[in-house]
Amino acid sequence: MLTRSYKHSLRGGHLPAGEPLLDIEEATLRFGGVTALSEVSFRVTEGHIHAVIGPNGAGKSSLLNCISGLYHPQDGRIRLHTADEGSDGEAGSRHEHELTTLAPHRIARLGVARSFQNIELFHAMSVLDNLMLGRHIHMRHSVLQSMLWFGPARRQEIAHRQLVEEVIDLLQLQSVRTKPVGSLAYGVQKRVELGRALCLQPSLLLLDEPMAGMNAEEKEDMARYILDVNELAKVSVVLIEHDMNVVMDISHRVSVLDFGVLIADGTPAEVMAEPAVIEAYLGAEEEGAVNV
Ligand SMILES: Nc1ncnc2c1ncn2[C@@H]1O[C@H](COP(=O)(O)OP(=O)(O)OP(=O)(O)O)[C@@H](O)[C@H]1O
Repeated sequence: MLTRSYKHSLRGGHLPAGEPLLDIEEATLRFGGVTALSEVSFRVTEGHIHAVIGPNGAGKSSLLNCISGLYHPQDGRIRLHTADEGSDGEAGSRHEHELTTLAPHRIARLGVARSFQNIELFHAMSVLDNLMLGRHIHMRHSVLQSMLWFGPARRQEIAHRQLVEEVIDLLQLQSVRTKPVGSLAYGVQKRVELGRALCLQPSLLLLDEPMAGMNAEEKEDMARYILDVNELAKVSVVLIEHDMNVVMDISHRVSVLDFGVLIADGTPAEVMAEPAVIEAYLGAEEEGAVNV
């Protein structure tokens, strides 16, 4: 793998690697008679790429929606751990946030960013403008102040722009920065979407099938960028992905859902050796419901 040096940190959190970042405890989500998640519990560790896999309809997107606040589980808890920036680069005081009933914008402000299965960008706008929009949650000045371009608004705009430039560098988007997003190849658009989520300066990035619809080369590229986001920018990632080769290659841990139930949780090698996982995938394959 190509290793690039990276001088700044886009990471919004200050927890040391290896500490608990997200605790999902017995989360249960029902839609009428359908139980999308049934008492699901697992932990995401700071610094990890944590994959969530399972056959179609297993509850993966529902889980991501519960973490980001689009859905609220009827039972159970989801807790996010954060730390203030301390002196000497050490983590300062720790905080615990109950996400279970928070609105999506509050969760985003705590440092949780997400991308969706379908591209949700402004196609007529340039890459740069789409990325700047990703900073809006951190902007404190009114549109009028920004338009007049004075004082603190100007300084803030410059700081936001610097962070966006870091994202452009990290994801190697320099050559398309002024191009309208709609004119770009699908794989590049997905990279811009990853960039926009990164512009939120998250401590945790939720990626819902970032490689769906990509060819092998585009998938390989995207896997490398996700690794860069994790290793260079030190952002923890929860990743829904169907391609088992990708999951095995880039994940530190994997949680497996089947019919809303957690059937395995461990390293990629551990979960792939689990009889329940093999059975869930074979069963789904026989019904033509899974694309591994
Ligand atoms: N808004 C909703 N209203 C009703 N049922 C829903 C809703 N969202 C999800 N479900 C149901 O919850 C279950 C889990 O769906 P979910 O989309 O989370 O699965 P998934 O593992 O992400 O599937 P896929 O891999 O196909 O994206 C399914 O039975 C689905 O039909």
